[in-house]
Amino acid sequence: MATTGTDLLASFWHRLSLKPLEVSYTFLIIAATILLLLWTSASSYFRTRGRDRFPPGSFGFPIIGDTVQFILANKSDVAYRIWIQKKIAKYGPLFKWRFQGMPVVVMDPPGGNKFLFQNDGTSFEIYWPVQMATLLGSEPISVLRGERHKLLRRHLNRFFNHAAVSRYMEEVDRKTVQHLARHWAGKEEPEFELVPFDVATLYTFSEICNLLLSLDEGPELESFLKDFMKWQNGLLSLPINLPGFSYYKALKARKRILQILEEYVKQRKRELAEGRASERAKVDILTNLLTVPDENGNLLSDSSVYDNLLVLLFAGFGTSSGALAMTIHFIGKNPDVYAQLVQEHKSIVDKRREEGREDVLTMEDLSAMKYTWRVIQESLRLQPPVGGFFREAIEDCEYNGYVVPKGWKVMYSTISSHYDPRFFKDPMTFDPSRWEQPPVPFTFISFGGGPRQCIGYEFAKMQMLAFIHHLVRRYRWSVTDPNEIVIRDPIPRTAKTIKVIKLTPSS
Ligand code: HEM
Repeated sequence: MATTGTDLLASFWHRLSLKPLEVSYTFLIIAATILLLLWTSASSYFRTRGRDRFPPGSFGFPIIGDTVQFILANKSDVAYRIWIQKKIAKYGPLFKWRFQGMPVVVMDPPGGNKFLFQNDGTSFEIYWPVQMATLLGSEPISVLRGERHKLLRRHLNRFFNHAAVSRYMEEVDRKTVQHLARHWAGKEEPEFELVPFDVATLYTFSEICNLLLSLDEGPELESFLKDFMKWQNGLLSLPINLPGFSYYKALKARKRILQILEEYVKQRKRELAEGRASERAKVDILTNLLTVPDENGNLLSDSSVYDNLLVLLFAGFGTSSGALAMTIHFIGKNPDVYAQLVQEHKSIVDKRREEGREDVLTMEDLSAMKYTWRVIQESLRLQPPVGGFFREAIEDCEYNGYVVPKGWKVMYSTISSHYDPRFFKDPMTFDPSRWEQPPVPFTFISFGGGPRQCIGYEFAKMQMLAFIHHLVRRYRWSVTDPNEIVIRDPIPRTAKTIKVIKLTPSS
């Protein structure tokens, strides 16, 4: 009778006098040992192959690396700075680490940032960690890569470039005055307290809802905002889809947001078809997205309209609210800065009156707000609303003698760039005068850079300048706790109040 392989194996184990259960344990142990040896030698080969050529740094724990530390660090300004400064102290401004199983290289200012921005779209492409990608959807501008990104960006840019934003000036000005009348001047007392982040969030959200959807302030807008806050909180959370976790709540909020947007789109289409759309709605961005074809003559699909509305609504308030809240905070902490602002805005109003112009802001007025813009830039430097963004190397790259292999992630870090004392003297000091000189290119990166630089930059600048203009003309304020620590979730903000004094009459 022929002997089979199984018989041979059985007789081998028999000769070793092992029982069947022992056989399977022994087999498992041998297999595991072989795998371990293979893994150790392979990883040592890959480590040593380009040992001196990978950026310095440590991957930390297998798979998770610094994931938990990084997510926790994003909850507070101090924790984030400590996390990144520890790395820089140990490895230098260009370093590698591991996030959610992926090797990540943090680029150094200014060379690394320049390298990243100039090669974005060729050697690098946008990358979103898994929880962010799921919350963003598949078709918004911020997720698309390659030609699809370029085409959509050129299309959307028609509604966000300087010329388009100039057309929104009067409406933004009108809404700003209205907002202050409702949420600031509406208070009876000449002195009152409020939380800058709360009012800045409501202000920026209602501005962007008006610009995109012609949606006015009211209970509908406020409940919409609550869903957006839940959605935003899930962006940098642990991707655990279980009740009680931020990510779970964010996914639910996304579903509700999309239902509302779908309803809006359907209703707008009906109104346009029946000629019932209001004059305002006829020119808002939703109508433009539905009716203006891209350069290939194609209209956006409905799902693309939903995804892009969602991301524009979020980008339009999530970042600006933090920027504005932090600007109000820094002005409240620095009475000399407030005094210089008052002077600047008084002379703008005086000039307007001398010229017999209406009391409405113009783009010319905005360009005269030089000091105000320095104050905002300094706030954006110290408390950038966005800590950084990821990209993926889509080919092996070489930077400064170091190799970044294909598939690795790279990241620019606003915090490490903005706090680098080589480019910003006394980086912890709030000093708007440093902006009298332009910064070294690629060191101030609050709005990113390269082909994905913030598309809403012009709009954000306009609404922040308009807000500060009306605010300093009507109110004086100070922080109630000058030592308050800034929190991040992941947008920077303070939770305590400012003490506001109403100026009467307004100058
Ligand atoms: C102070 C306010 C703002 C800050 C600090 C800010 C910051 C940024 C940054 C850093 C990026 C680059 C992302 C990357 O590198 O991948 C970006 C992109 C973007 N921003 Fe802003 N942003 C602000 C306001 C706005 C506003 C008001 C809008 C819309 C109305 C907007 C819409 C966008 C969009 C759509 C992108 C994606 C562009 C693309 O992928 O091509 N942002 N923003």
